[in-house]
Amino acid sequence: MSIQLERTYEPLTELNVIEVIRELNYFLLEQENELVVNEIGDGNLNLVFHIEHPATKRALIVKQALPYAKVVGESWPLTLDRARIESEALLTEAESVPHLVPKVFKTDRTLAVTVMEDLSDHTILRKALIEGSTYPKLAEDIGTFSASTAFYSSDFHLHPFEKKEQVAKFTNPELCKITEDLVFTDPFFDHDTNDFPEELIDSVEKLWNDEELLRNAAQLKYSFLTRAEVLLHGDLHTGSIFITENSTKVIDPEFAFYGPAGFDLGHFFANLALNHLSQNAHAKEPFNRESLQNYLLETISNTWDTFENTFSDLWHEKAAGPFSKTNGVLKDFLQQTFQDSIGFAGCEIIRRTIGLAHVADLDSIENKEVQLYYKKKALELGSKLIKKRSSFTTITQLTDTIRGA
Ligand SMILES: Nc1ncnc2c1ncn2[C@@H]1O[C@H](COP(=O)(O)OP(=O)(O)O)[C@@H](O)[C@H]1O
Ligand SMILES: CSC[C@H]1O[C@H](OP(=O)(O)O)[C@H](O)[C@@H]1O
Repeated sequence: MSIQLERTYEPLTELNVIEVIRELNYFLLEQENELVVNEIGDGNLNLVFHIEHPATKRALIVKQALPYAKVVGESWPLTLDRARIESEALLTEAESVPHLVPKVFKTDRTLAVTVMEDLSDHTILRKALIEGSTYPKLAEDIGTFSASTAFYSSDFHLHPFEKKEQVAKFTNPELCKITEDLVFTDPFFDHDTNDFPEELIDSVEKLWNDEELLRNAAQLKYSFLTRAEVLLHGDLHTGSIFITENSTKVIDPEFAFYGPAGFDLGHFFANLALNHLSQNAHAKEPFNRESLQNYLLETISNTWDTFENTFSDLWHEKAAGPFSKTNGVLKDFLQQTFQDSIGFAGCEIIRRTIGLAHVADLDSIENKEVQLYYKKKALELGSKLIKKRSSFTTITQLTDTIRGA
């Protein structure tokens, strides 16, 4: 079967996807009929094809956006432009942290396709954490990823014209709307996208009736809507991180856009906090549980420290502009970013507990009563982080709060 490349969009299949990569000459023509193709996408939105030549083990990934959200179906149309955003974000991130993202080999806008490095020797971090694995380089890598991509995309580094060009390039209204709805709005109201067991209704109604919480959630949503500070990944949860002992790769930046610098850090902290809570049920031996939970809290703490140090070093070396030497300017930016990250973490924790898109960390707790218990704890933690974020001045306060949840 052959398809008309570069003319019209059509969803690829395991039978015709090879057409897209032929021109790369990655596989020899004579190897083509030996290639093994599998659609392996397990995310909410896209097709992901793994193409391998078994004899040589050479492999490629072809990721294609569908014109709708895969998890819901054609009733939820979704822009194909997210494939362009994903490719552009990976290429931009690679300018400052090439070792932390998959290599992009080809982008095809018509087919909404990104061809990239195969990372099948890595594991998705969420799965690995649930199983109790730990990774010594995770904190340093994510702190470096967040600080470098933030600094180099910001007004502290770019000329104002270039910064605004970048903001325009990464304008991503449909994907941002998903976050505006699913993270910042629906979980705080009785909305039909929400998804939680009925036994949780008392805890959920407590959130819906908490005026202080709603007011603070509104502030965070407004920051997300208006503060085009840095290029964000936009969905930096533990399912968007591929990992081995020696390597970390951040994948899936289709939600990338210019937003508040604490947003990605907040999502990462939230997903580690959710895993921390869930280890009370997953980890069988008390000693094992304690060391895993300590690892998760150290990872949060070391990620923040790496972010702060890396961003500060870049600032001192490279920040331009009349206020770059003014006392307190960097400190104010870092404090705002830190407190924002705590509030954003709270929103992510709440939406992953009662919103449309859950996390396996909590949902895979087999005993339903125990699962319910930790979901209630998650809601309390999320609510506290949102309401009290301005009172946090050290990362230890955050890790102590998660430990006490
Ligand atoms: N570069 C890659 N190498 C190997 N597997 C990948 C790669 N990118 C994605 N995958 C696989 O496809 C799955 C879905 O990818 P993801 O980018 O998260 O899709 P979605 O945008 O639909 O969430 C990942 O969980 C992973 O198993
Ligand atoms: C209908 S999109 C729901 C949810 O899915 C995205 O995550 P992923 O593509 O990594 O599975 C994103 O978090 C959205 O909020």
